[in-house]
Amino acid sequence: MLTTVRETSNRPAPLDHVEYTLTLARRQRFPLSLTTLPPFSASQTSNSESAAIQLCKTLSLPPPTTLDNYLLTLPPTNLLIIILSSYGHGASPLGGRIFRRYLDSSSGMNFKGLKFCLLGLGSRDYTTFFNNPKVTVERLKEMGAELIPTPSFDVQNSLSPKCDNVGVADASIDGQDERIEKWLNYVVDEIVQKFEGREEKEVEGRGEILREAKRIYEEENGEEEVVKEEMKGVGMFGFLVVLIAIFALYIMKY
Ligand SMILES: Cc1cc2nc3c(=O)[nH]c(=O)nc-3n(C[C@H](O)[C@H](O)[C@H](O)COP(=O)(O)O)c2cc1C
Repeated sequence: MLTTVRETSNRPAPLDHVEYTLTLARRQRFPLSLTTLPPFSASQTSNSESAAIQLCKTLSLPPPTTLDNYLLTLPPTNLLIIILSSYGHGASPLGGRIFRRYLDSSSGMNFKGLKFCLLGLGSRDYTTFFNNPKVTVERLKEMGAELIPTPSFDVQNSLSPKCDNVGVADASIDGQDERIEKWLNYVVDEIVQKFEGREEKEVEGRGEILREAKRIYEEENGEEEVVKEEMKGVGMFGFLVVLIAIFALYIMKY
């Protein structure tokens, strides 16, 4: 799974198409009737997304969706499970860009009331190792959310600056799958059960977050539309230039 570098869409892959054989899958008949939300992921090459899908299958939850969808809908939750990677130069991968833009540009205690745990994927091959998960944790905490600690299951204890109490799955060292599996097992065994049946809460700044998330979403999509329109304009201009050139050649010849 982890060697595949393919672009993934923002939508989760259909469950039938997921090749992710963890021993976790053997525990699919989880005894709880969960009110916990499915995990939310952001993933460029589908590793984080596959982990989120596997967790959903294990816990008999509906398929996962993206972190951006979480921000744009903000369903009440007792526990938010975040699985995301770093991409580009420590930036957010697909499905988490609106979320990251919100974290980078907003302030205030809008996430007060939110409890979350997080698994971050990344690679020590990059100088920006783990940047996106790290920024996500720091900003969520600064904005009032409470991190539910998990072991990191990291092989090297050299994350600098430290980002404690979250899962760390480094793709540059063999066994990223196993570390992901360990983290998922821990969450299933030690965390989810504790949150089962707890009251689902809305974050305090829900209205404000939704307004800003919608604005960022429209800006991102508006930018895409502008680029498309500009490309159309360039195409038309090129076509006209070619037509004029053919016409000029024709006139010169006859
Ligand atoms: C083009 C590219 C850029 C990457 N940039 C980073 C980065 O800046 N920081 C990091 O820790 N890992 C980086 N990685 C490693 C990925 O985070 C890692 O492969 C992870 O498993 C991908 O998970 P995903 O498929 O869920 O996105 C990068 C990988 C690629 C292919």
